[in-house]
Amino acid sequence: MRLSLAVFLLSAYECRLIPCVLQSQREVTDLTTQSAFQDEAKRLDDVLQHIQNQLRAIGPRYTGDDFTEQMLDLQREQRKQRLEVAEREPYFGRLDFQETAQEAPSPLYIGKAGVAHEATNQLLVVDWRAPVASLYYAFSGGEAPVSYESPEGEIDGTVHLKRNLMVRQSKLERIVDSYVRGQADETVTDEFLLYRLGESKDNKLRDIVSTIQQEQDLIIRTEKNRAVFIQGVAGSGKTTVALHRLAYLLYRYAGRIHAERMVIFAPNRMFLDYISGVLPELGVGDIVQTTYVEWALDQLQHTIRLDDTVDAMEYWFEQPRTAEEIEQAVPRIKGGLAFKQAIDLIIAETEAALLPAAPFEPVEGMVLYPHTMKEWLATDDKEEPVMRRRERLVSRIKRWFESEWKTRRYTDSKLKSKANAKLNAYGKKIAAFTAPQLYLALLKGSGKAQMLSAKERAATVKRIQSGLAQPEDLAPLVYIQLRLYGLEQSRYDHVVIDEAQDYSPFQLETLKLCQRQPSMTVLGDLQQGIHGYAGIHSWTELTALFNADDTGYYELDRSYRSTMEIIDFANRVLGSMGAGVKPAVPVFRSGEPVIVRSAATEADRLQRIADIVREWQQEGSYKTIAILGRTASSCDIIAGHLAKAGIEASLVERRQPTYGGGLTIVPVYLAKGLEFDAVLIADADAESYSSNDAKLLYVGCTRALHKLELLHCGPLTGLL
Ligand SMILES: Nc1ncnc2c1ncn2[C@@H]1O[C@H](COP(=O)(O)OP(=O)(O)OP(=O)(O)O)[C@@H](O)[C@H]1O
Repeated sequence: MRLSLAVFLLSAYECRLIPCVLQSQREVTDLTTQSAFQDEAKRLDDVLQHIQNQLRAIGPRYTGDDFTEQMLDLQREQRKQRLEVAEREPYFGRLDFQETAQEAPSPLYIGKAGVAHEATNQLLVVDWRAPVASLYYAFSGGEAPVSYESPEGEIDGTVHLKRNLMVRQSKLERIVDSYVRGQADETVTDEFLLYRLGESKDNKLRDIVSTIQQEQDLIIRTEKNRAVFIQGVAGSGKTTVALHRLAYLLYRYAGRIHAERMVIFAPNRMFLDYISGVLPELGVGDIVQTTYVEWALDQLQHTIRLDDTVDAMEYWFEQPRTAEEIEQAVPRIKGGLAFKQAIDLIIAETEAALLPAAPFEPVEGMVLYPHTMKEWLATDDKEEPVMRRRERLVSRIKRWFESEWKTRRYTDSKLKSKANAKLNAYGKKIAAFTAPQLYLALLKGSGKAQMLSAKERAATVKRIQSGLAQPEDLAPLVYIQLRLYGLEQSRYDHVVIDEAQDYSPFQLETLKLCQRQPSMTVLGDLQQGIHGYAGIHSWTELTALFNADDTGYYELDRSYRSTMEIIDFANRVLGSMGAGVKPAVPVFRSGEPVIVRSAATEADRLQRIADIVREWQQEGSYKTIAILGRTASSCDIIAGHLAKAGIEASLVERRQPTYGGGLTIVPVYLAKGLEFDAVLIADADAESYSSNDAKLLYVGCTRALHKLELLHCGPLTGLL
């Protein structure tokens, strides 16, 4: 159904669609375009031949013990994987570009991986990340000269043709010319993008190399040593762009940055599973993928466990919470920079107290005075973590003692063991702390931790003493750990933070400490900031942590996920938030109207949910369907009813590691970041979505790609 819709839209655009093998397309009338298709099919066969030759030449895997051979084998294996991706879809685009000094345009075929002719080394396919490929994405039509930055400097020229080629399983399925020089329509048209967006989605996010948009490409190709912030409306491609940026950086800075020193922070394991297909498809492996909680517990070497007894999500989402409660929430305080300053102060005090006041005198007359130790500390690297400096001081005292002992030629073994005991006792006076110990000292002290209520401080002390922490305690603990002991592993080359509106400034500070210079992609949407009790309320809370010169800020307003009807509807929900909100701009992809239905009773509501789902399943074109409930308990009720009605559905729960697609029942707050072909918001009543819940309802509505319905029992939410 959606295919024919796409075709209809294409004709409405007077597109230069070149029909080919798809059954549903109209008869071929234009002989020129037909011959262009045949030429492309012939060239494709040719390129495939080269790829297959190269694959055959790779030979079997090395199984011996020789290290150099093993390394070479690894490289061959990586090349083989790239060629296998190229074999399925060697390229997706063609750009005919004429450099100013050239007499005629040359066609450039752009694909996921570069392929060269095995004998002549001539490029058959240009990697999408190559500088020249930026022209393909940036070109927006017209006859004016264009240019791109190459390693040799700026290259300019003119574009003669921009063509999309859809190759599936090594077969050319269609070609669409989005620009032909000299034709009446000078602008680049979006037919191919619309076709791709109209497709159904399964349970995994996909790569978008063939349809990256200009504003997205600009972000992907931003230079490495910057903290890039992206505020993007729901469905604007933030997650996708960040993943493509990783692939770009690895290509652009090959040899200088490494996948295993890049890290992606996502909100939960299920989300990581959902995005797990994109990087391998882009030929990228080994990037660390984690959540902040998992990462923090690792940094603390699992000396602390997460407190499971209180579920923040349930606390904040099962009951309506006021704006005041959210503003004054404990996670906001513990995640704030004022709290970090309180910790900085106690670390400075610890550092100042490192030096004991009394001299060290292991044997009468053999004295090490504090002023000498002070000089040692002064020449030490101030950037070194405090406890590392302490360790060095203790070792230096030991070395001083051994050397003095030798110089004085003492031989009395009894004297030596007494002196050793004194040495140990002296070393203990130079206090060593673990991160939890120092955190406890802060909470129990009379200093700045007073910004927390006495009750909260007491509760935190009790928890930490039993080896437990809540998520909001992790940034303070990790920060102390890093300041005291430093980072155990190598520093990160690049950090990606998805759903960054849910991060506190303090969390970002801890991640900054894991890099030599900031190289980050930080993405999120304040309009989806449903965890306002912990996250930021304005981007400046995070951007202020970086030098303005090292920071980039981008806004993405176009939403690619949903149909125009869904976006318009979701924008109405946003509108209820009052001034200052930025509506999403839909791509011109029309679909079915959004439907709001009412149920007379609770039993009727449950019955209708089952009926709607059955109808959608029978329709057959939706691979993924979600029923979104306001709370986990409301989802339980729906799941129970569907099970009785014989409808198979999976219920998504907190900490679920995977997302399997099909029919899913999800609490709306856990659906953030995911998307589904069809979405039913199962309880759009005034009680479930109060005036404070606009962001939550916006998140729910914007999960839908093609179909959105809302059902309510009792008065409809005022947000609509
Ligand atoms: N240039 C593009 N071409 C094709 N599809 C695109 C493009 N950009 C984004 N999309 C699609 O739009 C959808 C939304 O992308 P993504 O999940 O990355 O957006 P997001 O901004 O992170 O969304 P949200 O904030 O709502 O989680 C995905 O299906 C993605 O494939």
